Amino acid sequence: MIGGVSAVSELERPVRGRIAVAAVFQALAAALSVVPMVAVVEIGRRLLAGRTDGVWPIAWFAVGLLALRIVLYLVAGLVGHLADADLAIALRRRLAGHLAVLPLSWFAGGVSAKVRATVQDDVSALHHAIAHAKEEMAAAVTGPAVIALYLFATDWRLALLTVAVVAAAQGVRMRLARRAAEPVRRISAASVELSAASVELVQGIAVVKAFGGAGVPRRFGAAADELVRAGDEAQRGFLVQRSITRATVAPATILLLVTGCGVGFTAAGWTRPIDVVAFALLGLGLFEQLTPIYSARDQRRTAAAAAERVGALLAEPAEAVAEEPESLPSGPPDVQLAGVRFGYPGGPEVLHGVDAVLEPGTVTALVGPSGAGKSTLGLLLARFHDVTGGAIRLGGHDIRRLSRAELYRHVGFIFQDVTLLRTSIRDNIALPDPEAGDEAVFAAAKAAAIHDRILALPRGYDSVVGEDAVLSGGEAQRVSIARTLLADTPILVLDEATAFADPESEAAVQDGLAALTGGRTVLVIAHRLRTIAEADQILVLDDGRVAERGRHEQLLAHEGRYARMWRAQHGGVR
Ligand SMILES: Nc1ncnc2c1ncn2[C@@H]1O[C@H](COP(=O)(O)OP(=O)(O)OP(=O)(O)O)[C@@H](O)[C@H]1O
Repeated sequence: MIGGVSAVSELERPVRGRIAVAAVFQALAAALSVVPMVAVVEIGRRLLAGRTDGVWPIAWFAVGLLALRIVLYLVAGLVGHLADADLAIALRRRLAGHLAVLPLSWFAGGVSAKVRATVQDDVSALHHAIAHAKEEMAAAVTGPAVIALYLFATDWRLALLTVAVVAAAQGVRMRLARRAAEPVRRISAASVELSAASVELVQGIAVVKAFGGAGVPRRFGAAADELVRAGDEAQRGFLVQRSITRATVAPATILLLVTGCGVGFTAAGWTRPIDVVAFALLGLGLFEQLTPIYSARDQRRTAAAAAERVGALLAEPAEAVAEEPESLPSGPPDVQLAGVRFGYPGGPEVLHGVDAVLEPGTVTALVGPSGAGKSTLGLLLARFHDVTGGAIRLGGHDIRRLSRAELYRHVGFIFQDVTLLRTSIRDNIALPDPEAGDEAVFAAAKAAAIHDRILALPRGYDSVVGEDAVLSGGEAQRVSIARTLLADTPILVLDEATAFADPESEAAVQDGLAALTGGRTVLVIAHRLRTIAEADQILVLDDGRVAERGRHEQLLAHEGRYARMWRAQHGGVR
């Protein structure tokens, strides 16, 4: 993982040159910020001496330099902003590109809040800190340096005193700011937690409302409380700090000290009165221009934390891709499950060595008690996870040695969670083949028994899911069947629980499924045994192992688990 400061420097590399240019322009502009005050002092010096020569040239020279300063600021701002925008775009593209190559299993862990916070908030924090902090720092160093040089050239004794007073004031400011770091960190952590809790709350709002009564879910409530507490404590701290700062290091205090001492120096004959004016004006400027230095530390800290999170996301291992992906020969391949073992990350092993062969064109049914590992096996064949032992082979080729495109040309699936994208129904069906014409899309929809329903939508096939296409569970089901039909894969993984999620449209869904399964190699995860009585082979999975296998009649005759399950569902009927 890229960590902290080095992460910032590695992420800013693409725009480093332009940011340096912007910082140089900003520094030059800051150096010129002393011009008005110096001009006032120099004009005053002449007028007090009873001279008027050179007053106008100084005034015009100052105006010219001020105009130059505006140009320098504009150039610095423009270069900085363009670099800044490019950096944010490049970072978000890089993150999006990386998310696209992460294994599917990574997305299963409730990462949406984390991804949102990183892609949105952290990138913003980072680009601000990278693009603007450098410019501000350049100005905060150059401006005071030029002022200090001028003051030393004017009167070294008073300059020494002024610099000492300003340095002491800056020291107090920095020390107080350091104490504010912890409350700020707590607020930031509490906001991240609240953001994650809000996403969880919104996603589960129906369940929360139905079962949670009027109460706020515990995680959300705790996060909101912590944010309020951290904010409250921070505010109290800030209040104390602000009062101390205002009383001790306020511009007025500095002004009083410098002019007071200046008057003393003048009385002692060390300093000319007009120089005291220069110190009063520029001493304040010196203090004000140092402000970014003390705010920069907070920004650096925020940026380092954001860079660490961005770096951590970019360092998530990409899915292993076969160096030389293999291709399957033409013709429907068989499916071989060879000693398949699997455990979810951080959990116990769920499948303990499953062996089976799915011959081309046959239907294999997976049955067994809840939690036996049926859906998990289906997910492995679709490569949503990789086996932790053994292998799954298509036509003799390990599926890990195929590209995803090659795998999904051969394996289609319909799982329990139907996912339709927020786009038109047409695009949802044509997802496997965006080039598919209307005829192919309509034919798939007709075979899935959903064509007429789609035509009845406000904009037919152009209706957008979640906007003007509001579909029932069974209808969404049939759209996903149409999509899988269009993909026309020789192998199909089908979770039957989905297929019967909507009793009203069960017959229609069944018609769709019949169209889908004909002539294909099917692995069907079955809950209703009646629907798989005709299957070519039935695997009875129990606690991650194949406990029985055979055809319906054979298994009934065996009088084992399957026979018991059958009797439980259908009594004595064969
Ligand atoms: N995403 C996951 N992370 C961790 N463990 C999981 C995950 N999904 C399933 N499991 C565990 O794996 C085991 C097998 O679950 P699986 O869903 O494959 O069973 P199943 O036979 O399909 O059950 P059902 O018939 O109830 O759908 C269970 O113990 C379950 O708790």
